[in-house]
Amino acid sequence: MTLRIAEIFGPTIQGEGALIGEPTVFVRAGGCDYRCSWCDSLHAVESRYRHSWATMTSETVWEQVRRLSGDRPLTVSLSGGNPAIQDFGSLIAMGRAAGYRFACETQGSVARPWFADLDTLVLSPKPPSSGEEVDWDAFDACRNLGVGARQQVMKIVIFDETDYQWARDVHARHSDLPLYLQPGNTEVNPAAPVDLQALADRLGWLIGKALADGWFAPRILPQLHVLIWGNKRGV
Ligand SMILES: C[S@@+](CC[C@H](N)C(=O)[O-])C[C@H]1O[C@@H](n2cnc3c(N)ncnc32)[C@H](O)[C@@H]1O
Ligand SMILES: Nc1nc2[nH]cc(C(=O)O)c2c(=O)[nH]1
Ligand code: SF4
Ligand SMILES: [Mg+2]
Repeated sequence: MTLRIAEIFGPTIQGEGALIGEPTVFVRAGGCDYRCSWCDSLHAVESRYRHSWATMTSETVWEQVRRLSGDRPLTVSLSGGNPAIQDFGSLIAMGRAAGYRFACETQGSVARPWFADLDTLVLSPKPPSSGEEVDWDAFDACRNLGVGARQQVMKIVIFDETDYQWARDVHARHSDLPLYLQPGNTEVNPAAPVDLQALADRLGWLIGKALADGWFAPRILPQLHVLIWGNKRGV
């Protein structure tokens, strides 16, 4: 199976959501069916970056993961782009046979049988500020295949009041999925410094809102990697 890969890096720590702080190697797939207005990973999305993506076999990807992790099993994080537009089934099978765990981040627009072989499926439906519209039938199909995964969680990025209300509606319809919220990062240029105080202020705003509303269901987290390394790539 050949895969279009934008980058493979690590070990680092998972900076977002349910596995925050966990050591991991990232495999970032090239290509996405969405164009979120605020995407922080456009180098893995837009075709003008295609020349920097590598066509690799699953075996070669697996060799790199093993090399980066020193053959010590850890969690491999599949991200992108949308990893679900490709077939990661054989990479997952090879890794699991060696005791590695797999997590996948996807917007929930394309369902794949290999979701069932994951340890963690992170579904991240996109709020209005992204400019994308969620296909809820496709999202449900992802949920159904993800039932086989060890855990399935939802992560929503919040930029403004409209996104917040939207997240509350989505949670009301999917209240069985553990929910993680993270404030959006408005500065995604890897060369630009991030304003840590502005990030903290947006996190404080989001936490304050949920607490004031008595909405105690979500865990609300910063992007830990952004606090440490800013918008640097490959970390
Ligand atoms: C780059 S995406 C790749 C995986 C998949 N396409 C998705 O969106 O779930 C990984 C995660 O980063 C989040 N993300 C992207 N841009 C962001 C930004 N500017 N601020 C906060 N989170 C962002 C996405 O919502 C998603 O949860
Ligand atoms: N450390 C770290 N954590 C992350 N969590 C989600 C990421 C992503 O871009 O998918 C990401 C990333 O790029 N780096
Ligand atoms: S779905 Fe994910 S990778 Fe694709 S454009 Fe949106 S945030 Fe970026
Ligand atoms: Mg990211």
